[in-house]
Amino acid sequence: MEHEINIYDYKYSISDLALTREQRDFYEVNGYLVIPKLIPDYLLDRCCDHFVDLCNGKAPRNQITMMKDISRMKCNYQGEYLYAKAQDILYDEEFYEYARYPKMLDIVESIIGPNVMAMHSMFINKQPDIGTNSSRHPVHQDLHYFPFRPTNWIVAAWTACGSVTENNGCLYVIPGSHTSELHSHYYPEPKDGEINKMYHEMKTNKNENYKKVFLEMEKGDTVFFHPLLIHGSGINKSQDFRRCISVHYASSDCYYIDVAGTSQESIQNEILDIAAKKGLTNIDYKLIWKNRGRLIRGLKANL
Ligand SMILES: O=C(O)CCC(=O)C(=O)O
Ligand SMILES: [Fe+2]
Repeated sequence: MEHEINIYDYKYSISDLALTREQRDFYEVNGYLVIPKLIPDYLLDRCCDHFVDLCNGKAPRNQITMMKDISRMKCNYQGEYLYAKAQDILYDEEFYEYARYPKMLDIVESIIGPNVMAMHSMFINKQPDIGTNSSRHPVHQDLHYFPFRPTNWIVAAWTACGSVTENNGCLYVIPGSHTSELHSHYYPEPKDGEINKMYHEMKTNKNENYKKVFLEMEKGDTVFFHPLLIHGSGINKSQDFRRCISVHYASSDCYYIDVAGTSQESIQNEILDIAAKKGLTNIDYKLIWKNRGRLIRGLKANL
């Protein structure tokens, strides 16, 4: 078969360690790649059970942040009917089994190289929407949240913990949008419904006709995607939880940037405000990221 891309022109991936030429070309062109059945069921079942235990105070939370759904917290829901997300899960030994899963890391290494830091991590429990649209995740680029570069040495892994469909709010992506720049992000208009904390929306030109691809996936299927890829997820119209686990990896050779004066300053300020409420005043933003990250493979360097 003819390959479209000359090997010297690969820009968004480092090697063919665990990717076929077709898979690598697909990632280069589209900015994402779905690998079916990458993570075994037993590991995902354990993560789901553990999330429910964390919700119900049956497992220690340590440095994990449990985030409530904005609409459900006004209606006295409890446990897994209340919590929409567990964030910063890398130092939890149950979730760490996912973050370090060797077959997944081989693919991560193919994209960002051998020195792999996990930087951002979450378990998402997208609950049935209660009529406020709060279960949606507005369209965005993940790089908005990250004060490190270069962009091409960062990749997300996102694994479905059960069937994800357009009906229960699977991810949608705009293929090829990883070649665009970082756009400005804001909180969506109140008329669009209630919005969870830190769910910023990318400012789009409404006339621009983006072609959304809905990534319907089965349990264990994993999508890898570039931090500039434009994506989001719709509301959960089903009666069940839509669950996933996700980690963003970056090469430890990435370096921190100063986001003051850029479109990323707003999210930095929001994160610093939260730290201040926990008693951490005058803390360096880089230090927050240094504490969240965990070396997974290879050598530690700048991050
Ligand atoms: O799982 C989802 O619904 C979207 C998650 C996402 O894009 C994010 O947390 O950045
Ligand atoms: Fe995202």
